[in-house]
Amino acid sequence: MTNALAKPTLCVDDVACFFDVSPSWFDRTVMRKPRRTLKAVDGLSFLIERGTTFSIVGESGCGKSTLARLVVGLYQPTRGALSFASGSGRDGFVRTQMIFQDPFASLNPRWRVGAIIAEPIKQMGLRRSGAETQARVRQLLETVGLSGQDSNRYPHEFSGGQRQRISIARALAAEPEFLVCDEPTSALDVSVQAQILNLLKDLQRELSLTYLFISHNLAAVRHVSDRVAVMYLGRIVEEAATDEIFERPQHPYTRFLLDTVPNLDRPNRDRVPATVDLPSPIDPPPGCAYNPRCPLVTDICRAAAPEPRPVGSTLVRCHHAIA
Ligand SMILES: Nc1ncnc2c1ncn2[C@@H]1O[C@H](COP(=O)(O)OP(=O)(O)OP(=O)(O)O)[C@@H](O)[C@H]1O
Repeated sequence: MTNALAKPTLCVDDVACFFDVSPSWFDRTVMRKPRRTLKAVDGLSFLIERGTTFSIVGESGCGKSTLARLVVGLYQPTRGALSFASGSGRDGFVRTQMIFQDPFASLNPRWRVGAIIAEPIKQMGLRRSGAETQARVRQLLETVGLSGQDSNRYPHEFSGGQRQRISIARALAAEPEFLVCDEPTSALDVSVQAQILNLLKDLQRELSLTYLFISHNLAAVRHVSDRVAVMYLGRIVEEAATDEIFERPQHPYTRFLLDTVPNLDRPNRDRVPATVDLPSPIDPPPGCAYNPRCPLVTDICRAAAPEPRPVGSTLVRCHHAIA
């Protein structure tokens, strides 16, 4: 990796995103119910280096999609800052695009594929004429493994995997440097998932793309990532290089997640059962938010929230992590 590639693309500094989930005016004033705040994301800090894949894993409701929306600017942070290094485009900004989980819901069913992919090109004025735009659409379809002829067809004429390829072509049409992939394979058949992951990896190499990859599929995360952050109830509890996370997990929650992955080598091993569901982000447990589920819990875990600290090259939020 050259020095230019090692320059961080995205710096996330103590970012929080809270939602006001207070009861209605009537309930507050007449029934005297209090206002309530939901802390979807609370104090996230990390760097994503140019040309790499940074993955976020965690259970449903831990704040992954909220983070994705913060990165692409759909949500504004309640606290903290997200800053991109200057991009290579004419305007100096890093262009960011998002690939969604459900490729059917995210493609307009009334538009032909060619029109869907041409839309960002036209909006951003990236080609001068209609003929140039059409040529670019055909090129993008071929880049994602489809045929230029497919531009005349409608989304419903394609399989799930092909529709996700169309979504990727549409994202690439905006000539992004940074892609947020929010569960890009979880709506697809297992056999197709690997093809889409390999396509994303090939595109990253060819186009020097940087990815924020969000998934609860740990096998997919291991396949594509350079670094992984494990989120629990709006916070990163562990962050490390991919091999460290999978070979030497430090946080009990990371170990729990890894233990839930079926292992064909050890089919009959004892699994750690999940005895408690994810607590509510409106009313998180005091101290370490993982303490009601943690097998290592002691008094300090119920009393004080652990700060992130280094254990080797891993950053971990656990009172019991040993440096
Ligand atoms: N616009 C919103 N208003 C209120 N609460 C929200 C909003 N968006 C998300 N939340 C809440 O924030 C928390 C985190 O949600 P988020 O969708 O980011 O989690 P997630 O990890 O992506 O889950 P999933 O994998 O199910 O999408 C959840 O409790 C969710 O109900």
